[in-house]
Amino acid sequence: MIDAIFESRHINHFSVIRVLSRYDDTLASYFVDSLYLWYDTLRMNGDFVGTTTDNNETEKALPTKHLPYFKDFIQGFTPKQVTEFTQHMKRYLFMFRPNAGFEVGSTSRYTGKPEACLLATKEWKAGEQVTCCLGSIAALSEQDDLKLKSEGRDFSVMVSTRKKCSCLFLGPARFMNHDCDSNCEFILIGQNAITFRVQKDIHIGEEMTVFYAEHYFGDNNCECLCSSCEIKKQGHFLTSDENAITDTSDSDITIDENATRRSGRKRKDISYKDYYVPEQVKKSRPDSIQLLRKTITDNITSPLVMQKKQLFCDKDLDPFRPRNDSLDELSVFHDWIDNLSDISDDDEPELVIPKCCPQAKEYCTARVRERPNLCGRCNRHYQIYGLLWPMRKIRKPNGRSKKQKESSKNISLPTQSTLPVRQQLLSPPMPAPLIHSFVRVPSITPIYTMNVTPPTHVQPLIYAEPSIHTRSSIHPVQSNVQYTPNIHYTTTQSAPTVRSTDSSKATKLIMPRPPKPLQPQPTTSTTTFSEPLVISTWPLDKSILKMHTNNLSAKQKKRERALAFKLKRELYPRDKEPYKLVGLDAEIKEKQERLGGLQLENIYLLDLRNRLKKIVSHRCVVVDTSSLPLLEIGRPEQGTDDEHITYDERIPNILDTYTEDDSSVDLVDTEENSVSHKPFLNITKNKHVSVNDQLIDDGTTENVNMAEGITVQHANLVEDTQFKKHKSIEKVPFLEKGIIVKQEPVGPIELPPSPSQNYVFVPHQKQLTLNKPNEDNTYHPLDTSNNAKITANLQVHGLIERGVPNKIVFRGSEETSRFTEHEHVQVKQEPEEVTIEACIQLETTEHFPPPSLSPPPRSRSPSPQQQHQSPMKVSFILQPTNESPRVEQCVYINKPTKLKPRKKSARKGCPIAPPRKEPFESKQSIVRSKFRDAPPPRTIPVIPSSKESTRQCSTNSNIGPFVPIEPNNC
Ligand SMILES: C[S@@+](CC[C@H](N)C(=O)[O-])C[C@H]1O[C@@H](n2cnc3c(N)ncnc32)[C@H](O)[C@@H]1O
Repeated sequence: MIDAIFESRHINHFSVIRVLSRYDDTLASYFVDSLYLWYDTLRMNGDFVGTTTDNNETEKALPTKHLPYFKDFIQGFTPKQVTEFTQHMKRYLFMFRPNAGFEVGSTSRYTGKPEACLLATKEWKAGEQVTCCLGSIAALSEQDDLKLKSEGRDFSVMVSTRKKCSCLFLGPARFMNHDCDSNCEFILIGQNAITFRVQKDIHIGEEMTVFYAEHYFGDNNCECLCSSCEIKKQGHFLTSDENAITDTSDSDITIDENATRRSGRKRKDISYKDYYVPEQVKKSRPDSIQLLRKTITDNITSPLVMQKKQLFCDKDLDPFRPRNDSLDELSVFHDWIDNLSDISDDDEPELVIPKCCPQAKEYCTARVRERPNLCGRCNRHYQIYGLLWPMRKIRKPNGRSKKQKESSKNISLPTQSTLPVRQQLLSPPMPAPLIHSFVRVPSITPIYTMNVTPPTHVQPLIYAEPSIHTRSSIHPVQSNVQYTPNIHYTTTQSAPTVRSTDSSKATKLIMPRPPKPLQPQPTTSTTTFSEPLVISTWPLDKSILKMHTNNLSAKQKKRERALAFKLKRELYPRDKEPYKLVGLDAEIKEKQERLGGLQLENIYLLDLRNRLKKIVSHRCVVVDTSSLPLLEIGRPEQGTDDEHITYDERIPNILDTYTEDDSSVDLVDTEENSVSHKPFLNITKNKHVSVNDQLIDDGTTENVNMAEGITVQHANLVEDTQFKKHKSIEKVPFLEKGIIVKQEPVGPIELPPSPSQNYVFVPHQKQLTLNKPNEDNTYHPLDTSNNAKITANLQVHGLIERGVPNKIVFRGSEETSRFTEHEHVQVKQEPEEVTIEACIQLETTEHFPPPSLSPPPRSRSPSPQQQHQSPMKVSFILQPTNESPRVEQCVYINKPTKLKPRKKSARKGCPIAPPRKEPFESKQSIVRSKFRDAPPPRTIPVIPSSKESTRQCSTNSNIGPFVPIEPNNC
């Protein structure tokens, strides 16, 4: 390489160092500094002025292989030099690979000024190779060496024992800092290239460090400023007394096998006042390890928009500032952000930390309060990858089979306006991601505060996704979505589903065991899953669970259970626990009996918050799909052309052909270790989940790897006690990188007799949904004033089995315990279609919404404001009396814009008196509420149900197809 450079007639007047370092400076400037980095990385050349490109050009260039800047740069290079330069460029491009697992961050630890550091963006396990972090070593001539030293630019000079000379350490690997207790080690690739191997597990967000050499920073690294030295009071942090004792060695450089650098630094007898010692460190007590660690963390920031001061004070550093890229979407996004900011401004600014990532607090400012937002780092990450930090994900360019593509053509995909809030936020109008090939796969759970009306161009419709809104409204920890009266809420209308009942077509995915043979399934199937799932967004390791299940003593188990419980309580305080389903145990037991011993697998949903991380090892069930964003983990389709998940074509092909020239290691093969080769499944909010290890293509979203699409609609928290029943936790199939979903029936499964055409029996938690919820599935406004009766008319259309007696059981969803229930159900069957109409009366026994969110004083009605805040979810189950298929439909009952005060007398009377048509006695069972305090069932008038009657109803209704029922109607 070096020879080649010398050969060049264009550059032979340069020294090697000049050439190589210029390569490196150029590439670092282009691919690191220019990509929203808020500082410039150290330059080898003092006269380097940086690349002349702006972000916009970089954005275009990176994924398109057309790198105009570099075209100019390599003008006059010989082909060999071009190759060499390209080679080096690849090292930089590798940083942006989805599975790179690190990013360039910053730290002020060493000089007080921002310097580069490498931060993990994934969980690293000891032994793994950081194959996307590459560097090259170039031998330095003596002159170059001296020159660099004299210029003080020898920060990247090592002495190689192999080459027996000083070498320049180039490429992104040079950004890895030294730590005396490092978590990575150098490994050589061939003669001139290096990468790293992880020595200790590294968590997301942690700095990745390497041990340079014994005496790199002076004798015994006495000048080392690493965090380990700081904690252990070694190196630079050694007190003077200790120095006196230990400073006996005057040995020269010890040369490491891999690379060392002669220390050109001042020795420790020289004042270190120039070294930066963070304020907090100075103040900290010697034993304040925690504080030190915090300081350490605080001083390391991740790329682009890090520190608060920098974040927004400096206009140029504002991540949201419009750039000269004239991206309309970006300006829309800006406007939107600004609007949010305007709306949320008040006299007393309150800092609201976005919950986009665990470090959001560090990267946000008061400006981001009270609005959905990403912290600075996530914003930067999003701009580059189109994903929330730290996820990077690759898209299979042709990941969907022809059939899938065809089938999806016929399906109307959700439009922007129909996307849930979170997806709206993550979809345009955000700027197009820099690397377009990455699928949006945040495994973290961005949670937004919505208490403002988005501007019209951001689609003001907020769709009430069943799990999201209900839980959001209940559970402030998980989500603090708030509702405003002027936003219309409605239920999410699931996109039409492509039903795949042919088990051979459903891709068996994660489950290592073959699915138990099912009894014949109904010919059509649409399942909305509503049961606990085994989900994890945290990279779980099978061994962890194994360890916990197998190797723990009873005492340990007990302790861990207690801890798990404590952690759960922390997340879900008792009074706010939103997922506790009354009678769940009994329900499960009953269902298990009925289904021949159904085994529920309920594991974790973990987000990236550290405290949740702990739960991984404690088997605490925290399943909250309300905060589930789109999750995807890649897996190639076996035996297809797509076996390798490839990068978008726009990513330079050079990535795929990359090899270190004199290396025996073909880095392309490292892909095999990457997430892209892991099994993959997709979980998309509000999509459909298959059962029995079969994942059904629901055909509704492009993001889903269709054959393997899996969806979670909602999941329930299962009490800890469930774990006792959880005998085979070690059998839970794992994806190393992410998601686990398992529904595993055990034992024979009873299928319902003659399941109706439009229902599919879910042989599990047996909650079925009507295939096509009626669009008019609207709800009567409820009066949720304290202790008031809540009356609602519900209507749903569906096809049910003819001649099967049905009943409808209403229940208040998670709020069950808060209500007593009266039900009056009519089911009218017609040959093809049945319209089920019901009027329910729920009587609050407690405040609703829960006091935690909107505490209405018991003694008086809630203010109109309060009344508008939370839609209530009520689920009802259509249940044939033979106890077989049950249909659950969750509905959201929105608050009325005007609420009529309820008269006290209304509580006792029958709330139902459909104001139209002649009532008649239902032939169906009128089911008495299973809830306490329910009054005796009443026979209620039935509205003849037909399409016509429904239409009539609709016209009469001021909200939905039903006219509000007045108490005196009874
Ligand atoms: C190979 S570079 C590492 C990346 C560097 N931070 C940058 O921004 O380019 C080595 C330089 O980083 C700094 N450095 C890294 N680790 C250090 C440590 N433990 N103590 C003191 N300085 C360190 C020193 O300035 C050193 O010369």
